Amino acid sequence: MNKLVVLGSVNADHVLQVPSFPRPGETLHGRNYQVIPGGKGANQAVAAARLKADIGFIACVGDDPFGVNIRESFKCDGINIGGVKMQADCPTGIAMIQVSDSGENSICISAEANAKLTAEAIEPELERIRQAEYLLMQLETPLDGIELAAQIAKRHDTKVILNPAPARELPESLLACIDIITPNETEAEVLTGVKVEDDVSAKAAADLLHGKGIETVMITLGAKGVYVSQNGEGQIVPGFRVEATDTTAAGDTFNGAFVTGLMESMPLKSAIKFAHAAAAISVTRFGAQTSIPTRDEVNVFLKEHA
Ligand SMILES: Nc1ncnc2c1ncn2[C@@H]1O[C@H](COP(=O)(O)OP(=O)(O)OP(=O)(O)O)[C@@H](O)[C@H]1O
Repeated sequence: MNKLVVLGSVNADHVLQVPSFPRPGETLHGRNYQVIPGGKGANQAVAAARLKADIGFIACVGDDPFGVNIRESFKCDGINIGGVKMQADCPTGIAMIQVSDSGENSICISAEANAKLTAEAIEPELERIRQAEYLLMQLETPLDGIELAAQIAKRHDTKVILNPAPARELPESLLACIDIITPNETEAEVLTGVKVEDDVSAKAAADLLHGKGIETVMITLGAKGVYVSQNGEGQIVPGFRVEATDTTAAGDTFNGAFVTGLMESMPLKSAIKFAHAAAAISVTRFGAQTSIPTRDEVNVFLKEHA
């Protein structure tokens, strides 16, 4: 059993550089095709593992070559893959990503094996959650599985962190089980109806989430950092200034690093700074899991930016 359990998605990101996005009926020549491991669940699990957290992952992959290889790669990163099930006759989740020369992206995802991570499927894995200190989840897998996991965690004093991405409205029964929520500005707006633009609106959104029973609200603000609020007291903890080249998985790296900091008993603000450092490194590199730093890299970065 592990101190941290991450429950979530695994995707193969098929990335193609394109001169511009093809119009309906048009064929264009792309270049630099790459298949990069992604999926919010997997990214957050890998981030925590590279930063030396004791972590087990609950997920579903397909019985295709990507599914076989990614399980091995998780193992190499130090993740307990006892809860990563291989689904027969089903591909691993995919994201088809076109990145245009002007830097925009266009993404289409298909859940595939991720859709199998239902409440019924996670039933055999619940003991992992009961015994963990923290459960970290996102919203790329079926909601009934996420809700069951959160309820079991709540009943057994396992702290629940929810990164509510991609954005969607959530039932009160799920929100009531969450200890820490980490939406970005868009996700905060979908959850609360408040457009987060400044400290005042961030506080309004955070207070609404506190009202649902969530003790700690952390609204990530991209390069600006994070607005953190506990018991109605909020402040911005700024991030690090770096030259960003690709922000894919910045939020995932932040979440995996943040929970790792908490598990090492860092005070909240220190855990946020640690997570800012890991996420800042990730935005200077290309891709999802390819951009996630190791513990040594974060330690060096923090020394250089002290
Ligand atoms: N340009 C940047 N420079 C430095 N740090 C950044 C930058 N963008 C993001 N970060 C770091 O990543 C964290 C999360 O960023 P953001 O609020 O964009 O999350 P997100 O929208 O979930 O990210 P994504 O969907 O791109 O993974 C920030 O709080 C910060 O620590």
